[in-house]
Amino acid sequence: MSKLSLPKDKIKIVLLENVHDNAVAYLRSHGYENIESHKGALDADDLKAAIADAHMVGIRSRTKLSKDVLASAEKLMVIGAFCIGTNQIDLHEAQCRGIPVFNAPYSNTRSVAELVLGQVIMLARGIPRRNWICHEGGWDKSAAGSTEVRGKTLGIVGYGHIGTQLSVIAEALGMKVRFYDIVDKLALGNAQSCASLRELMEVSDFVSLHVPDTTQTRNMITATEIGWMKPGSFLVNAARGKIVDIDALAEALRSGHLAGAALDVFPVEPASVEDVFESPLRGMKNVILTPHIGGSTQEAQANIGNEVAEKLVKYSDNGSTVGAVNFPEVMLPVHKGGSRFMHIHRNVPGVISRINDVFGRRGLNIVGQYLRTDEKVGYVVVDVDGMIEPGMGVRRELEEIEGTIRSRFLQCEEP
Ligand SMILES: NC(=O)C1=CN([C@@H]2O[C@H](COP(=O)(O)OP(=O)(O)OC[C@H]3O[C@@H](n4cnc5c(N)ncnc54)[C@H](O)[C@@H]3O)[C@@H](O)[C@H]2O)C=CC1
Ligand SMILES: O=C(O)CCC(=O)C(=O)O
Repeated sequence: MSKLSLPKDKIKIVLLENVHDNAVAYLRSHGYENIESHKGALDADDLKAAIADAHMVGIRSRTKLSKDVLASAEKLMVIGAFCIGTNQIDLHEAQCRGIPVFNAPYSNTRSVAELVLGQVIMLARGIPRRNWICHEGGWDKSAAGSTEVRGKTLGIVGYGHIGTQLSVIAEALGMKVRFYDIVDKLALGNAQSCASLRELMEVSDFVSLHVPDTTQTRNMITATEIGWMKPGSFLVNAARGKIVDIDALAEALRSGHLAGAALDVFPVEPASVEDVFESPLRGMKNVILTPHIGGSTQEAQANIGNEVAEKLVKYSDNGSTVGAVNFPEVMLPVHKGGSRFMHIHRNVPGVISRINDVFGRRGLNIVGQYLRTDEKVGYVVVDVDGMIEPGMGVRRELEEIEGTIRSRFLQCEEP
């Protein structure tokens, strides 16, 4: 039996954007019953109201956890991003507030790779336009502009979890794969790296983007980079909308320099199903538009639900920050008995010795101490013998140490 400094029935969890039921089931099976689920994302004011007293928040890509929103959630102790991208969260602000953010780095990657490959084939066969014509009662049976993908070159920008899977399945279809990454990557199969983005854009029949949204990748593909692409080639973006200058892309499609494009992500995406989707690409018959569904498969969502819920529970029950994207990672042994204190502080000199003093003065025996720091924040977990009663004031004294951001404690009777 373990006890948290805040009992589980007092821990409020808010899940947004239709997080999969597996997450709810996992949290419930670990004693977390106070769960509020919302189908969609909320605008800033409604979001602030919904998470004002929440201890855990689970979101996907549409919920913006800005500095301002985080400031309104004073009790928030951990965030779960039930997706890969975490650009919708002010990670720095979360860290400064002592809030680790966990995501699911693998669970939807296959789904994205499959969608992209499907889009590549659809573009090669001119399906967006032909589909449109059939819906309007027409019948364009010509082979004009249609090709196989076999033997064509697929250029992958960002050779990470998604890019590499796309590489393998594209080669299985007989495509030639070239990739460009800022980090040296092992080329899978017969794929070959390009020395520069320009080289990749120049040699590819299809360019597919799989980089994260960073200051380096914002507007990575502008009129200049599109200009390097072969006339009649195609662009696919299932990464993040701000990576591509959408007006430049629209112009290249209008002028015929590009033969088509498939977009799953956009610089501005509707926050909810009620909002109208606006884009200069709407109405273009050589463009596939999908509503950010690269990772939206039953398999991916079910796996993500389990994966992120497990990380939230491990952090809450045990203190583990393994897999946190904005926080020093502390790997902890299972807590077998006694008391465990978790202390998050600004990374300034002297904090650890003051923490040890608090235990030393009381004659409490430290049986394990786990510390990780980064430039800004330190996270130390201290295991001590025996059951420390809240009345002893250990936690209060720990919180009085200068630089403290927050602390928690956990008691565990011998199993
Ligand atoms: N459409 C959708 O529903 C989904 C979209 N995504 C997006 O796809 C992105 C990629 O996902 P993963 O492959 O899992 O990420 P990853 O982190 O495994 O791979 C990203 C790769 O991009 C490279 N990279 C970073 N900056 C670069 C730059 N400036 N130039 C060239 N390469 C660069 C990295 O070195 C890394 O190899 C995610 O960050 C997310 O934004 C992810 C899942 C679903
Ligand atoms: O499924 C989602 O909400 C977002 C998918 C995505 O873009 C991601 O995992 O980064």
